[in-house]
Amino acid sequence: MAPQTKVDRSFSALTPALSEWIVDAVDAMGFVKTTPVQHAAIPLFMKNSDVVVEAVTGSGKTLAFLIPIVERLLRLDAPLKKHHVGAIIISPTRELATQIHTVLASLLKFHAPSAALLQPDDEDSDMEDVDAPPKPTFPPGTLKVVPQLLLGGSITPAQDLSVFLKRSANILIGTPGRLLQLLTSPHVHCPQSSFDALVLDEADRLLDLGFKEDLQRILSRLPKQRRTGLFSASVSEAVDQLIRVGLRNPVRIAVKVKTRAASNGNTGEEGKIEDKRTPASLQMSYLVTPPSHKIPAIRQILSSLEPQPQKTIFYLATCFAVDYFQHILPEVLDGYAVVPLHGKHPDKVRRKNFNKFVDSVTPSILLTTDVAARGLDIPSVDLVLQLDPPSDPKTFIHRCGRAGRAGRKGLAVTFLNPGPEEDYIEFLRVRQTPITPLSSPDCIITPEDAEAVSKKIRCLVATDRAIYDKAQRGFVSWVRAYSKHTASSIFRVPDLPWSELGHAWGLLRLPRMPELKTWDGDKSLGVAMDFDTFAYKDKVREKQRLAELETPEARKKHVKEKPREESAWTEKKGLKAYKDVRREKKVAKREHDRVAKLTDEERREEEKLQGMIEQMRKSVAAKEKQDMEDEFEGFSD
Ligand SMILES: Nc1ncnc2c1ncn2[C@@H]1O[C@H](COP(=O)(O)OP(=O)(O)OP(=O)(O)O)[C@@H](O)[C@H]1O
Repeated sequence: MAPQTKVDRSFSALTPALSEWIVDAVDAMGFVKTTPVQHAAIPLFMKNSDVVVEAVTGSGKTLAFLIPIVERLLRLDAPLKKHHVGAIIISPTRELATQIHTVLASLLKFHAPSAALLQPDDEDSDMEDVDAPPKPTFPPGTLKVVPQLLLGGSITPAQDLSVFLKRSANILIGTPGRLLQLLTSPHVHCPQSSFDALVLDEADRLLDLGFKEDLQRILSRLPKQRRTGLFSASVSEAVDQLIRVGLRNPVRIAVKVKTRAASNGNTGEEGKIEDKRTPASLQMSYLVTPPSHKIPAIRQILSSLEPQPQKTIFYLATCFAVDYFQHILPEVLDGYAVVPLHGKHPDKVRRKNFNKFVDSVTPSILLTTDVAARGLDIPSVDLVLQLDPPSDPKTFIHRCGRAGRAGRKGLAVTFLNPGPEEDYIEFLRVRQTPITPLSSPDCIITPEDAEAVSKKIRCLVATDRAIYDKAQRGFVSWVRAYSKHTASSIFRVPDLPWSELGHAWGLLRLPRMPELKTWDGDKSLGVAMDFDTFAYKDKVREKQRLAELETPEARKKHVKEKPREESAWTEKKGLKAYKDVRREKKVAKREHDRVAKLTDEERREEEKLQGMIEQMRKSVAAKEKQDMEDEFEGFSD
């Protein structure tokens, strides 16, 4: 057999050769050799090829497209004309766009002419160093890279345009909507003579519904003759759509990991080598356990992992679920700071919370939705927890891939309900995403442990009606998300163990929802609670609730609904139902007496007030309905 020649994987061995300053920059970043995807993609994307790059999470795709873009812009014969754009990088989320911009800025710090133009925002500092020497100046013809980040949020499109005109940025990085807005300005030019490259990062997500239209409009504003690169950890599902986004005979680069499948228990035969779409340093495990054992199991995992996880990402299905569990988890997971992050948070909160998690020096949990599933590079994340698998199986590897990045050890644990959900294991294996049972740490949860945690959560919920509202809303949104699972034969709403789920969530009763119409279990979950007197901690809100209860509509509704409830309740809860009716009669009599004593003027005033309250209630209900719909539209930024 011919001896194998060892491949030189250093950055300086790449052809075409990289500029010296780039080799110095990656060296200073501590990168001794290229990652496989960088080794394959940089040379190709530096030439005139379109590329479609599929490589496991955390494999260094960002530099694989940034280095060629920067190199080519700095090799032009002359600088681009004012307000001409050389390259555009499109990302599906603000966080990811910000991260790409940060990596680019840290690269450009090593290129003196570009570094001189970096803004405080580009560098990771928001303070100007008054003692710093003046920035050097360069002759007018000097080539340089000027990046601009376009995100939306608190910065208006007009401000974006004004920054662009002032700085004449030649690389734009942003989310589709904001990029499109800037490109529609007649002052921003992308002609054939200067536009060089377009990169779609997390390409398959960008091609998903919701981004397509913006993307197509962006493409229509770019010259046909350009280089295009699609980068993602899961490109395959999007390949048939590539033609639509206009790639010219792209070179396909797929960097996968080889793994040996589990050996055959009967024959003792070794498993065959299979492709895996996740990094070797990432252990992907699952735990089949009833819903009410999940939080206790998480508590056990967090307390017994050695070393203790410093940064954990905890995925939930919806924003409303995050809004609820952010109150619950700090109570049950001692010693961890819980930081919520989801797509409905205002931009400022989203940024603040993200930075809080990244900069935290004590053990922290980022409690989030799929808004943080893709591309985010927080190198020190050692653990990913998924309370349930994501609705879209493509998202699964992206969620897990937030841990075990760049060769660092990581663990991702997914929880599955016993029963049909166990088929998800085979479902993933067929998709080259094998997961193994969690063997260490050991998780032994007794029914008593589960009951104790459930009780603790319920006690907390019972302290404030506002948390109760969040629980109900979170649970309804979770059920809706569950019903939208792509693998609909595995995740079936009719198979859900409602009572178990109610305990797992610490609910005080199951919400009224169509999914539960035919379920004849105990919707009160065995909790005796007087919901009429259950108050909001916030005094203003409580006053408003009481006022709403007094409106004729509310009373009518209350009375109308009672018989329906009673018919189910009398069998099991005769005494409580009787008490309810008596209390209701008393309230009605009290109200009748009160109204009888009112003067005409007082009665008119009261009617006016009730009208206002009703109007307010309607607009709140409409907003809640809209919020609920938005929840499932995805996070299109
Ligand atoms: N040549 C290299 N050697 C070592 N580490 C590297 C190298 N290149 C990049 N990294 C580091 O690897 C980590 C992951 O890189 P990056 O975010 O580009 O991965 P990715 O492939 O885009 O991941 P994802 O698919 O999740 O977006 C980063 O922390 C980065 O600093």
